[in-house]
Amino acid sequence: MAGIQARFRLDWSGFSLDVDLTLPSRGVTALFGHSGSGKTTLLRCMAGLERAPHGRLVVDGVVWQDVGRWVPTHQRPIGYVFQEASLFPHLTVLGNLRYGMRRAGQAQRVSLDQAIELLGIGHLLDRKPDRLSGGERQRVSIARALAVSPRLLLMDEPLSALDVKRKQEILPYLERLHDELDIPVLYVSHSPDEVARLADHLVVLEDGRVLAAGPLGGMLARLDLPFRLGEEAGAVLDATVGAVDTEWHLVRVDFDGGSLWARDCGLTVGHRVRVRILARDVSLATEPGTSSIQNILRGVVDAVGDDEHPGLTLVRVRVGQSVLLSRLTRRAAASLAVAEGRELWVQVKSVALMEPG
Ligand SMILES: Nc1ncnc2c1ncn2[C@@H]1O[C@H](COP(=O)(O)OP(=O)(O)OP(=O)(O)O)[C@@H](O)[C@H]1O
Repeated sequence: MAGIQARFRLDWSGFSLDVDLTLPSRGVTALFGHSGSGKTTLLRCMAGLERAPHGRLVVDGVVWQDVGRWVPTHQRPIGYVFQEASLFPHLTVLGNLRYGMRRAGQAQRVSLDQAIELLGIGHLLDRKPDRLSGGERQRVSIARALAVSPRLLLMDEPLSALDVKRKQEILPYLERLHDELDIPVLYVSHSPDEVARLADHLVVLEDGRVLAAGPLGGMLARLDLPFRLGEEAGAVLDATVGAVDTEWHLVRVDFDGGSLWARDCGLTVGHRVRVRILARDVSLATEPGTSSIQNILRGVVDAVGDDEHPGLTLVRVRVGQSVLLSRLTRRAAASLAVAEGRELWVQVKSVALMEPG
């Protein structure tokens, strides 16, 4: 059976893990949850670094753990990327990559050249790790994890040790992995931005339990999950570039239900993009108005939820087949008589394009 079935139960004093998940065999599944919710423990169980009694793990039809069956870590075709790059200091970059390859044996799903090319590290092959920047080291670690030709890539906050600039440098490489490799990735992150850019599916853990799991778009549109909280709450839509306005340096992206204009970042017509719209950038109005906001859509209120702050509310609005979130003050919501089924104008102040969708 395709996909990943993972069932683990662990009881430690002070913490227990109890999960039963079916994950897709394609794409990136983000594991999201507060510190101590069990994300690393779950990854370690999948890698065989923790042995949960009565656990079961099947990856694309191959049983790695079950009653009477235990595949030890070194025989599991996994790539594991940690927060801090863990390269052999005495080996060059190439030596580190070759070491990864030795573990791959015959099953070459990713060639060394492909891993080097995907992570853009061809010019670093002769260097020792102490001559690399933090971002470069992490790119080499990811390439090494790929050189194992894994059936499953486990990434535990691979960007968290890097500053914002280095993170932005690496994210495009991770996006490429997502698009060009057919390896399922389980990606632990605390960052809604990373999740929005990279994930196709989302699993939210809380106290060792699965609070919710499902495709990204639907999960982000829920009003009851913790990751919506904070400034980064928002919707992610799949869209296509429909037009380019060269005079004003804008692109029109078309999604299921409408179109939005965004800053041109060199995309051409027909290009698929992922569009992120933060709830704080979406306002609601009874009239289309004449403000500077050019992205105005017709929508219907779908649900109204609580926000962290008592003065704010989070409103889910349906625009065609898509949903957007809007964060506004309760007073504004009351003055607009926001309620389920109410038709309103949806004004989108800012649209972030993340390619490809
Ligand atoms: N070997 C162990 N024995 C007992 N408890 C452990 C062990 N390893 C981890 N824990 C506890 O299990 C809980 C889950 O830890 P885990 O590292 O999986 O959380 P996490 O969600 O990855 O957190 P973070 O986001 O901070 O990395 C924590 O309360 C931790 O203290």
